[in-house]
Amino acid sequence: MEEAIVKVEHLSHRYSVQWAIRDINFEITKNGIYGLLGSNGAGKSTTMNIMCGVLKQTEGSIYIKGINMREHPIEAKRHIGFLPQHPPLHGDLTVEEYLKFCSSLRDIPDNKVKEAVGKAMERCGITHFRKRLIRNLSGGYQQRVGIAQAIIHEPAFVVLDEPTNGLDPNQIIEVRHLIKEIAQERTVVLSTHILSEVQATCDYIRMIEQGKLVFAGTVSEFDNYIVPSTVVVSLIAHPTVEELQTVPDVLKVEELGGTNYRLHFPDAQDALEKVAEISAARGWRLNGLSLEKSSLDAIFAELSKK
Ligand SMILES: Nc1ncnc2c1ncn2[C@@H]1O[C@H](COP(=O)(O)OP(=O)(O)OP(=O)(O)O)[C@@H](O)[C@H]1O
Repeated sequence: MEEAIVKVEHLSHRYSVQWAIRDINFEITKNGIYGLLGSNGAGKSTTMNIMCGVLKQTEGSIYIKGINMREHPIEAKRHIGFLPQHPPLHGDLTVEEYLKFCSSLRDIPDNKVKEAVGKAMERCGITHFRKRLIRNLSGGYQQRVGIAQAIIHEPAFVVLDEPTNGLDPNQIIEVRHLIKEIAQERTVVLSTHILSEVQATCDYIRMIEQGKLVFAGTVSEFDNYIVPSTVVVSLIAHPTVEELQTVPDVLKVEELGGTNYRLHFPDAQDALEKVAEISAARGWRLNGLSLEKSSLDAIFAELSKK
C-alpha cells in the first residue's frame, strides 16, 4: 500500500483550558494542493503548527512519511517546509544572505549551499533581487522569499499558513501561480479562510470548523456537497407571498423589496424549472431567476450539522 505523505491521527490540542482542535483525523496520500479551509479561529494554524513540529499536541499523532513527529522530530522535519502565518524573515539581510542562513538551519552541507540557494531563488523568481535587503521588497516578493526558505531543502511536503494574506490582488495571482508551480514536484497544504482561494488554487479540501474536521474531499466534491436551497426570483406582476407559497415544494417565501423574492426549497436544483413554469402559467411576468450560491458561513453552518 502507498505510504501516506502525512497522517493525522486523533489530533487534539488544548491551550490552557480551551480545546482549539478536537480529534482531527486525515491522511494525505497523493501529490497536489490541499486547502485547509476554516473561518478565523477554527484551528487551522494550530493544526499546521503541530504538523510542522513547532507546537506539541496535547493528544494524538502526526506521521510524516511514516515518521512519528513527536518521537523523531528531526527526521520528520527534514521532509517538511513551512511558511508560518508570520514569515520568519530578517529584514536586514539580503535575500541571498537570508537563504544561506536558512540553508545552514536546514543542515545543507557547505558545498551544496550555493546550488540550493540559487535553485530556490530561481524557482521563486527572486534571483534578480538576490542583493536586495528583504525589508526593501514588496509584500508579494517577501512572500516569495518566505516560500523559497520553505523549499530550500527540497522537502516532499510544504505547509503554507495563509500565504496570500495581506497581499494586493496582483500579488495574490502571482503567489498562487508560484504555489501551483512548486506543487508540481511536491505536496502542498495551504490554509485560508477564503473559499474562493481554495477554489482557485487547490485540488483537495480539508475543512475545519470549531476545531473539528467537517469535510475532506476534492474541490469538486465540495462544490457538489452543499446543495443550493434558495432561488432569487424577480416577478414584475408582484404576486402576494400567499400566492408564491403555492409553488410546488416551496418551504418559505421572503420579500426582498422591489420585485424580488427569495424562495426556499429542500433542493433548489430542480426548482428553477418549476418557478419558471408556474410564473408563465399565472402571468407573474418573470424578469430574473437565479440559484443563490451558499456563503462560506452558510456552508460552515450546514456542515457543522452533518
Ligand atoms: N497561543 C494561544 N493561546 C491560547 N489560545 C490560543 C492560542 N493560539 C490560538 N488560540 C485559540 O485557539 C483557537 C484556534 O486558533 P488558530 O489560530 O489555530 O485558528 P485559525 O483557524 O488559524 O484562525 P486564524 O485564521 O484567525 O489564524 C482559537 O480559539 C484561538 O483563539
